[in-house]
Amino acid sequence: MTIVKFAVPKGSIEEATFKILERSWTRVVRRDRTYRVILDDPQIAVKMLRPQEIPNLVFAGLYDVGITGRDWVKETNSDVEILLDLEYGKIKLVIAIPDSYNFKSLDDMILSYAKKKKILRISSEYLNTTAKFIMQCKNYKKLYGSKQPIIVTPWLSQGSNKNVQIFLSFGATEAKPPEDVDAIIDVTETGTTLTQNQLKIIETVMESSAVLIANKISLKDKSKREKIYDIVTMLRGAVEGKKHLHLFLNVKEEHLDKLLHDLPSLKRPTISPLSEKGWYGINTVIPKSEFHKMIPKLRKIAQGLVVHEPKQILALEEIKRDEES
Ligand SMILES: Nc1ncnc2c1ncn2[C@@H]1O[C@H](COP(=O)(O)OP(=O)(O)OP(=O)(O)O)[C@@H](O)[C@H]1O
Ligand SMILES: O=P(O)(O)OC[C@H]1O[C@H](OP(=O)(O)OP(=O)(O)O)[C@H](O)[C@@H]1O
Repeated sequence: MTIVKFAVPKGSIEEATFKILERSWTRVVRRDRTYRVILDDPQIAVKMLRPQEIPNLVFAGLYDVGITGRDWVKETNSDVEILLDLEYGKIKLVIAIPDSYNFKSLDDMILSYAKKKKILRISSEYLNTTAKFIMQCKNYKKLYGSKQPIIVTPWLSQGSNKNVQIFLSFGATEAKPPEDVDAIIDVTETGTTLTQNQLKIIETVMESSAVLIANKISLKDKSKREKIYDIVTMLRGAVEGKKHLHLFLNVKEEHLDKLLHDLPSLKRPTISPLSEKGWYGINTVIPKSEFHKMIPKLRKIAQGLVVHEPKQILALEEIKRDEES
């Protein structure tokens, strides 16, 4: 029996990941402290790991698929296939400085610190992304060419440009400016942590959300590929399900055309005659965002409105496309 190894994240995106797993499979059992998860599919072996490690582990083939943040796929430069955006864990990776500073960009800071012969110190958990961002800044290139900023970790340091230094952060990054560093590159979701630490955003480096990734060799293995696309199908169904509502309502024949005009649906609404003459039942699936716009019309002409949030929604065409690609 082919087993597909599936790594899921522990930490900030853990809860949302379990919600989507529970939407996708009918049985999801977590064994306390073992970090192993049982699904009602014996061909999928799930383990919880830190999201920062998942891209490399999937790239190395220790796991066939994984859920992690897109930010860590980029940071680790892992050559994995991104199969699906799961649309939760949405964050921005930003450059933030103390409120009282006047710089408009990191490049402005680089120039100003160079003029004053001051070392520019930046703290981040994202060492590669930070170094890459700095090295493509116009003033940085003019001043230092392709010299790498110094990167400081507890184990080793690398780079040759001591004028710009990146310090590995193990968290609580917002606490470090202004005493320990001049700027940070960190994740923000609501912005609360930055505000409470008197920091302001000057630039956005990237946006990220949770993604499903796969090992490229596993995707070439015929039986693993089948199972991996089962996983894609289940998860995509859950992502779409969250964004839709299933409506069931009754309408009098005289109002039918008026109701059907502009009524959203996946393809077209289903119309079924009721057992009472002159009445119809309507079934349709609509984007959640459309529901409030329909209320005025529904209030006037609909009878017996039933609204469900579907667990999963999949247009058949999408399932077929996965199998063919
Ligand atoms: N509010 C958030 N804060 C931090 N990371 C988030 C947030 N929401 C989603 N993420 C994503 O979670 C992943 C990081 O995981 P996690 O937050 O568990 O690590 P961490 O930042 O080291 O935090 P901690 O050490 O508190 O668990 C990244 O891919 C990031 O984009
Ligand atoms: O914009 P906000 O909604 O305030 O969220 C962002 C903060 O949340 C995370 O920190 P976490 O609580 O995981 O602690 P950490 O900094 O020690 O990683 C992240 O690293 C930011 O610090």
